[in-house]
Amino acid sequence: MLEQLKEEVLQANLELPKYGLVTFTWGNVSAIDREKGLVVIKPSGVEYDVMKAEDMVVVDLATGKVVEGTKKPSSDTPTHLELYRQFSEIGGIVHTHSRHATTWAQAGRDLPALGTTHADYFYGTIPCTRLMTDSEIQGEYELETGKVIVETFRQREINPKDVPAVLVNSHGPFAWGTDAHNAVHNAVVLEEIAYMNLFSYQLNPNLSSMQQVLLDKHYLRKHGKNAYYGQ
Ligand SMILES: O=C(CO)[C@@H](O)[C@H](O)COP(=O)(O)O
Repeated sequence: MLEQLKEEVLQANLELPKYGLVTFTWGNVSAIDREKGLVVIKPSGVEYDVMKAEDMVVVDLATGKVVEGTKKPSSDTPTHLELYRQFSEIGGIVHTHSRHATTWAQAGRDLPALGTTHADYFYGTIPCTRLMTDSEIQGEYELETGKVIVETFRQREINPKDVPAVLVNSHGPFAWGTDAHNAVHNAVVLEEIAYMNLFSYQLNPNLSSMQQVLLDKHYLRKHGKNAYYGQ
């Protein structure tokens, strides 16, 4: 079942070490078949260099139960599932501890749009969530992590289609996209932006966000309804 999607998810997971987004077995990528209501996700704790398509785990979107696979699904599976349930247009999700995006997440800082690299992929600030409460952490932590991400986008009226990433406070980045590969693409750009922003602020501590008209030009020419460039 879902053999092609398992292969896509495997290849997307293998892009994480390829692009330097993960150390050891950190990070995880998933994708969804919305018609079947099933999510394919990386197995927990498996080394990337021995990972195979048949290791991928198939999970029911509604119940979270494993419907196929011999290995334990990623420990972050409940977070992925909550995002698929609430962000109905996303097809793939990636979580990493990529070092510069995680630096911003640990600092509890939003990642503002400072230049056109950002604007080509994210239509404005990439938000950092609030700190989770003790009860959220001690409860169903991974599910609550998904809920605090959704709460952040709903309260700040950010469209997850236009800003396909978030920094989870004290934890790290999640990114998403139309499919698993697109989600990893966005995660790579997020890490690049986080890296460059650190130095931009060092060179100019008083830096403010980029001009709105430049943000509009770069984002909308790729993603707007009259877009004439693709990703
Ligand atoms: O967020 C974390 C750890 O804080 C994850 O990135 C884990 O490191 C990956 O766990 P598995 O996907 O292998 O269960």
